[in-house]
Amino acid sequence: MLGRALSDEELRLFAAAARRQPVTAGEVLFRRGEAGQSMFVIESGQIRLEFGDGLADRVLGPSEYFGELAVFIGQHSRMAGAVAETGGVVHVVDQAAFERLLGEQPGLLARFMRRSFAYLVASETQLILGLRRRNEDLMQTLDSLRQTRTELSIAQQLVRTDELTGLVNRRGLYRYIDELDCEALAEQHLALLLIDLDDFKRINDRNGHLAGDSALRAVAEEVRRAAGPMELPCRLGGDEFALLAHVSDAGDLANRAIRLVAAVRSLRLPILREPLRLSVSIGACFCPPGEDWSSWYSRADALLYQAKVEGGDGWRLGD
Ligand SMILES: Nc1nc2c(ncn2[C@@H]2O[C@H](COP(=O)(O)OP(=O)(O)OP(=O)(O)O)[C@@H](O)[C@H]2O)c(=O)[nH]1
Repeated sequence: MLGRALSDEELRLFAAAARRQPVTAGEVLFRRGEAGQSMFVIESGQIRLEFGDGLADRVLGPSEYFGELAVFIGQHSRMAGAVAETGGVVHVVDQAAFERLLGEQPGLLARFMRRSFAYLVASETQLILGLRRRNEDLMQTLDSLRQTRTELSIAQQLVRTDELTGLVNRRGLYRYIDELDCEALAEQHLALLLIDLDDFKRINDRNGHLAGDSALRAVAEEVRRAAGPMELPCRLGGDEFALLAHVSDAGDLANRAIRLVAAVRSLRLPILREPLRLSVSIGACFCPPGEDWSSWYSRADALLYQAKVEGGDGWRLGD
């Protein structure tokens, strides 16, 4: 084990060549990064070396020395700060004194320097190992953060997805509306198509709930197919779907409704007993940016109701 303590002979030598300096608790001898000019030998009391960057401090006591790189190299930037932990006395050996000692006692100083270098190399190796470990810990933390982020985004996705059809659910729709940038629609207008299956209760009653689920999935697929890249197909609940579409005018909106009604009408599900056929009714209206979801919805719902009253399997368009 390499120590920081001087032999009695070294101690006597350095003490004779140094300037004796009393220190009080808390006194700063030097700060990290400062250019060093001298090394220190402790006669009494304790000195704390502070390495910073999350590394452990080190407390040195009587007959131990520190800051020697300053006299070996000169103007060396201090790797640690030194603060008196308690009151005491230190010997300050500056570069000139060290050079003098080197001339007078080369053998003793050579042994001292060899020991110091070995100590410094061992400390550096420890430091590198510690940093490598810290780096590995950081990489692991980063990995688990990445995993948590992925899990979180999967969880968020699930929370906003309708389990039966895989379409976005009402929560996802609200999120989409919150993030909607109507300015970005350029020449297009936002429109709502509210889509509801006709006589769905009868389909359930006559064919069973599982067949009803298949019918919902098939209609969901048509709503999804009807949606453009930035549009939102969604299941609001039960047999009610919505499509937030970007259209150029009323004709464009009517065409979207006509195509969707026709697409559902053409579906043939083997699981459904004839003569039951799937059909939907649609209420479609524009969504002015100044209004909120509930006013868009009530307008589309009133139009949907009219389409149902007229016998279903059709659409009604409003402003
Ligand atoms: N299979 C199945 N049925 C559902 C699901 N959610 C709601 N339903 C049923 O959907 C039916 C909706 O019935 P209604 O609201 O009366 O609608 P409808 O029979 O289509 O009548 P109209 O809308 O007037 O044409 C109810 O019988 C619900 O039990 C589901 O996830 N799966």
